Amino acid sequence: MDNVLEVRDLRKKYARFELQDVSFTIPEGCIAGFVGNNGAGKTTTIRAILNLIHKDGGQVNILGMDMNEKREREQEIKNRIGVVTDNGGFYGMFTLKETAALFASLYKNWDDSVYKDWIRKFNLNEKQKIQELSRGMKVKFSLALAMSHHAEFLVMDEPSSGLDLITRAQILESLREYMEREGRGVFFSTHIATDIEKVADIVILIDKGRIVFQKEKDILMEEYRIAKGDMRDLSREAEELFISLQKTKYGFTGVTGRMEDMRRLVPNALFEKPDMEEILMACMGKESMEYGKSAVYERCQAD
Ligand SMILES: Nc1ncnc2c1ncn2[C@@H]1O[C@H](COP(=O)(O)OP(=O)(O)OP(=O)(O)O)[C@@H](O)[C@H]1O
Repeated sequence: MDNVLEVRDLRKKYARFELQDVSFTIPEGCIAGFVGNNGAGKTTTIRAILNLIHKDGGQVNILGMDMNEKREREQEIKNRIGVVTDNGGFYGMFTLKETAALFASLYKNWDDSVYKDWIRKFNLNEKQKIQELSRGMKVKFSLALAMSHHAEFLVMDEPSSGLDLITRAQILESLREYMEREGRGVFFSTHIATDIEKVADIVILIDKGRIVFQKEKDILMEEYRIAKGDMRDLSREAEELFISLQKTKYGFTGVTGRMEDMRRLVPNALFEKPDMEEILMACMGKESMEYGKSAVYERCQAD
């Protein structure tokens, strides 16, 4: 299987922030969710991948195209990638119909019947002006455009944030439909764990400009458990097995990736399956926010 995206040792330095040797890959046929706290570096990574900002180092390959050769291959890259944002660089005064006509003239593989189909499914009115659209409508329109020129790879920076439940569900469903064709891939950043749980095949977690892990969602969901028990049963050795832990006078609750060791050290502990939010919260936990390369970071890396 080929990779739709390969990022190797990507670096970008700002005065107070640095992307440090960011590396990950997305195989074709996969939807990859890119998660991290505010300011973790998601947008910077996406912008660097798309050559919208200058990179200080590293290699980016999209659909086998070396992005360092962008100037020579700009048109080919543009035709094969769809980028979804909530502003899309559209002109506010243009109607949807006028904007689509402009896009149709720019893309070699523009397919008007696919476009019309998405406009109908998203319930958009082509006579409306861009400036009259809500944020959700803009994302849907941007997605409709991106999916109408047979792009093989979609890149989306927080497409679902700030949208209502129905609009989010529509967008996620449209991604599933888009992925029905072979050879495609999606890379989207989000804060919303349930979106990851619903559509992502791969989860990539970034913290303070460094990749903490890239994992298949199903493996990630199987890897961790919430362990609960009596404080009297919790030894220091057992505490080391948690990636997050809350202690009260009534007992302890924490997330661990070391179930067997935990069973051995705390035989009376009760185990539950965490949801994606609980796993990501534990991995992006308080320690990681406070201490840079923290114990949490190291434990996630080691897993
Ligand atoms: N042009 C810039 N100049 C200087 N610093 C920048 C610039 N753009 C982004 N940054 C800094 O880079 C860091 C990462 O920002 P980025 O937007 O990539 O984070 P993010 O993970 O997308 O956050 P959010 O979830 O809040 O959108 C932040 O500390 C931000 O202040």
